[in-house]
Amino acid sequence: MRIYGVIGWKNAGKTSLMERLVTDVRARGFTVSTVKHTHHRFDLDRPGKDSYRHRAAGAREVLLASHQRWALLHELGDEAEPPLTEVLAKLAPVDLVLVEGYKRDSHPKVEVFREGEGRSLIQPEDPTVRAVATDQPIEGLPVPTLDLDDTRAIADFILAETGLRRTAEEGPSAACFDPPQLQGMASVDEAQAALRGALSAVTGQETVALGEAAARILAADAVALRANPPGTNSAMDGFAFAHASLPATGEAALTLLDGRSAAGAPYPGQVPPGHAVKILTGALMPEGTDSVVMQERARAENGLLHFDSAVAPGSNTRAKGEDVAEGAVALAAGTLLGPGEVGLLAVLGLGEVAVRSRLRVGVLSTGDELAAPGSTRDPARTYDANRPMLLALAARWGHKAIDLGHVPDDRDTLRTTLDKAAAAVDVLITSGGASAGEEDHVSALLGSEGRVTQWRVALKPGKPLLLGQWQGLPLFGLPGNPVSAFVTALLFARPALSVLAGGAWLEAPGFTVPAAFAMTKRAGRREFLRARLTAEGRADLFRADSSGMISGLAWASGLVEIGEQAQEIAPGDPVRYYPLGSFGL
Ligand SMILES: Nc1nc2c(c(=O)[nH]1)N[C@H]1C(S)=C(S)[C@@H](COP(=O)(O)OP(=O)(O)OC[C@H]3O[C@@H](n4cnc5c(N)ncnc54)[C@H](O)[C@@H]3O)O[C@H]1N2
Ligand code: MOO
Repeated sequence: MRIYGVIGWKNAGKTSLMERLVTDVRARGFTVSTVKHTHHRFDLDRPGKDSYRHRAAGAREVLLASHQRWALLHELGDEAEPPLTEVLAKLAPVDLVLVEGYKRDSHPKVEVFREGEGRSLIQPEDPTVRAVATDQPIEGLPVPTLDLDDTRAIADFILAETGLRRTAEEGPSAACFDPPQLQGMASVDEAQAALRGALSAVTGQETVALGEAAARILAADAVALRANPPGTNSAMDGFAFAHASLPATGEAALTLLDGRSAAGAPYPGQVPPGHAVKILTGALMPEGTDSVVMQERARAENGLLHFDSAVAPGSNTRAKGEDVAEGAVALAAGTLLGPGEVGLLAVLGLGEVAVRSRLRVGVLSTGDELAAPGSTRDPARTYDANRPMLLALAARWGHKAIDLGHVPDDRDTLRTTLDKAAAAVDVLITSGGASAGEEDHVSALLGSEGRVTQWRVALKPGKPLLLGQWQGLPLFGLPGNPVSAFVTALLFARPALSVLAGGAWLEAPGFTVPAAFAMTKRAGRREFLRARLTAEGRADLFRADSSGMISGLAWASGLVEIGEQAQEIAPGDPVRYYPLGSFGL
């Protein structure tokens, strides 16, 4: 994000300028957020309000939400005021952040200055002050002066400085990397942030046996019914004794008791000082002992156990609760249960768990040309690949995938199918008909009778992606090209379905590797390309980037991401690689 500051003495007109700049920059099609520094003990809240009462009762954060806005009140308590960088990190991505105040921070700024207030410039020598916006010309400044009343000129200056416009002379176009056809189109980050902010869980809950719990989402915190380990035990086959029985140096010789402590059959008696007893891995430590020597390091002779006394207290033992204490929250509500989580729940005594009901994901395909795989030899017909692919994705992500069939390019049939489906599913995924052609009925129908929250994203493949609602149900209108449908499902549907199902918004972890390829692209869209890691750990690309070449999906082991602004990648350049496993595949 680009950051630009406005500073000035009190009453110089900072806030008025901020207000005018926001309006101006917004009107040019950019997204803007603001940060204002204040010295006061400011408060957005009022005594008596519910949120105030939550806070007064000691809540660390209070989040107020409505269908129009949300606000998070965070009480700093004894913590220090966060620096600007930390504050900025809390904002959703936008083109430009205007910062009022924070004059000592290193971002570029405009100083607002009025003659006749009996003051001098705040930071005449400060190189981060790039211009002075003033009501009177000032002679001899090392930086440009701008007319404080000419908002447009000040906005031009800031946009040029931040690179959102190359120079003020270029006319009122959008960013230099943002060709005209992309204007108004959300970036991937913006579309994801909006989606994330709009969704919450829609599923109920049920109790299932642990054997059925894999790939389900915990509906409540899982609390350990007993500790792991449940009692202090031995990590090795050997001999248990009290560490205090050992001489400071040299060889220990302890009296070896008859009997043993085995897993499931602990030694029944007490082990007196100066004695040792045989113990097996996993067996409870007998009373009177605290340490174990491995049997390979000890020698029993004439009723005495000899070993080197250089043994640390507590060696080769596992303390009760050292992994998880009884009563601890072992897994938080919302956790997706994988094999590791299932093992953990078992060890903590949870034979059954409260999980979210499975999200019902309805998948349908649109297009007159579609036919069931193998059903015709007519080359004008396309075998429906998206539906089985998207059903397989939804099932792999743990949801209940519901096949809603195939709808021809007919608006009435589409409406009837969506209406019927809306009663039986929690979320709809369509493919095809998402762009603006005459047979693109999904976008048209949503636009006229449903709700479109986002249409078109600066993404390749997947530009026509449509996010909306039908009868209040979230709908993902994925593009028809199979590769576009696949990529948009991974980037948008997967994290969103997780939230709807009661889980977390899923970020896909990626890592940086050298490119094994060269490519050029137009600036503006973020690209996700089918890729494979070579034996040397470089990312190689599929032979074509056409989004109809579905064989690339079977070839790829992951996706390479190329940023919006990139125009040229040379072999060896760092690129971001996301293995398919990062998308739960
Ligand atoms: N004038 C424009 N044309 C197109 C644009 C655009 O912005 N302006 N965008 C292109 C891009 S990018 C894509 S992606 C496609 C997607 O558009 P739609 O969502 O409207 O998809 P369709 O036109 O219905 O289908 C596109 C393509 O994919 C095939 N398809 C559709 N469904 C399936 C399926 N279930 N299984 C296999 N193949 C399927 C369909 O037969 C078409 O060949 O639009 C571009 N055009
Ligand atoms: O960007 Mo479309 O979604 O490539 O083929």
